[in-house]
Formats: sequence, structure tokens, C-alpha cells
Amino acid sequence: MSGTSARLTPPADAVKPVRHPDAPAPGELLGSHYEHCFGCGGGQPHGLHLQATAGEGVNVTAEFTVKPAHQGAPGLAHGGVLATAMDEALGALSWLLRVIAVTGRLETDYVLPVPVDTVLFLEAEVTAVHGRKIYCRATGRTGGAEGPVAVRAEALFIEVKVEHFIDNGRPEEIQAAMSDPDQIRRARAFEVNP
Ligand SMILES: CCCCC/C=C\C/C=C\C/C=C\C/C=C\CCCC(=O)SCCNC(=O)CCNC(=O)[C@H](O)C(C)(C)COP(=O)(O)OP(=O)(O)OC[C@H]1O[C@@H](n2cnc3c(N)ncnc32)[C@H](O)[C@@H]1OP(=O)(O)O
Repeated sequence: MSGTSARLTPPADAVKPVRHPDAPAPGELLGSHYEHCFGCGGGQPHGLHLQATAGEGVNVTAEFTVKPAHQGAPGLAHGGVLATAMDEALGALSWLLRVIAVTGRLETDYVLPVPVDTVLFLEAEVTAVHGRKIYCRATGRTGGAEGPVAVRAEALFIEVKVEHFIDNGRPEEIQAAMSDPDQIRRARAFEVNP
């Protein structure tokens, strides 16, 4: 049983996504947008360390290995962790549009149980854009990029300005980010001038 809620159905006048001309080249490793991100940051010991690769369209691929720390039931991945991996893969689509966007809504279908040690082959793509609203979907497959779908997600991301973080983030992390040249460089990849 699966389906898409009305809020994730693009309106009739939504447009096809456009890969930004300065987006990372197909096959390029996208890197982390923030060192301490739970989904992709290298400086987050308990994080998922997801590494996404740019696709040829407005899409990315990534691999996520389910570790013992990700269990919900004995030997099986926690659904919330899988949703996080999907959220992160979907979030990486921002690199290809070169906009900053945050998750507004995320719907996840859990199709197959996912045992510890499984490598999930993730693919995410933008399907439509309507103003600040970015409609996207992702799959997580087992056994290879063509394997059976274990997790499926659809999401609505909303484009935001850098002020979204500056105004709402805890001041100590915001100040640290703004005084880190590497973070400024990453932010510029989204055409942000903090
Ligand atoms: C110096 C520091 C630099 C740091 C930055 C540097 C680099 C960062 C670069 C990229 C990193 C960005 C993100 C991270 C990437 C990946 C991580 C995974 C992604 C996440 O994990 S990210 C965290 C979870 N995420 C949130 O923490 C969002 C909390 N939330 C809000 O902050 C607001 O809620 C917001 C902004 C979403 C909207 O607020 P808003 O006031 O801007 O806009 P508004 O409400 O007007 O909505 C506009 C139109 O979207 C529709 N809409 C809105 N929400 C909807 C919903 N839920 N369902 C259906 N439709 C929705 C409305 O219906 C309207 O539609 P319409 O235009 O048709 O009327």
C-alpha cells in the first residue's frame, strides 16, 4: 500500500526542474554541506556519513550502509534512520539546483525490512518546481542500483534564504559557521553570501 498525499502533488502549472549550469558535473562527489550535519557531516561521529554523487539530470545517487547503531528491531534498520537517509539524499538535490532548501514534508513508504549490514542504493530526483516549492522523490534499493525497492519517499522542499539559518540557528554554531572559510565556500556553492 502506498500513495502520495495531495500536498505532494505538484500543481498543474508547476515546471520541470532545471539543472543549474554551474551545478557539479555528473559523477562528481557532492561532499557535505555542513561538517556537523547528522546526515552527511564528517565531524558527526554518530552521523550517517552519506556521500551523494551528482547525476546527469536533477538527480543524485548515494549508498547508505545500515550499521548496528541504526537498529530499531533486532537486526533491522530503524524506520526513522531510513527516513533520515532519504531526507539527506533528497536534500543533496539542492546542489544541482543551486538553491538552499529545507524539508517541508517527507512521506516514506517502508516496502521491505532492511537488515543490518545492508547497503541501500539511494537515488533521488526533483520531479517539479513551483515557485519556492521543490517536489522530489527517492528510492532505496537493496542488492544494487537495480535491486528491489525497500524504501520509497516523496517530499516537498521549500527554498529558503540564508537568513533561515542565521535567524533560527543557535548563535554559537552560526557564528562558528560564519567564521569558517570552508563553510563559506560550501555556502557559495548554493549562491549564498553569508
Ligand atoms: C552562515 C550559515 C550558513 C549555513 C548554510 C550553509 C549551507 C547550507 C546549504 C544547504 C543546506 C540546507 C539544508 C540542509 C540539507 C539537507 C538536510 C536534510 C534536509 C532537512 O532535514 S532540513 C531540516 C528540516 N526542516 C525544517 O526545519 C523546516 C522547518 N520549517 C520551516 O522553516 C518553514 O515551515 C518553511 C521554511 C518550510 C516554510 O515556511 P515559509 O514561511 O518560508 O513559507 P510558507 O509557509 O509561506 O510556505 C511556502 C509554500 O510552501 C508550502 N508549504 C510549506 N510547508 C509545507 C508543508 N509542510 N507541506 C506542504 N506544503 C508546505 C506552503 O503551503 C506555501 O505554498 P504556496 O506558496 O503554494 O502557498
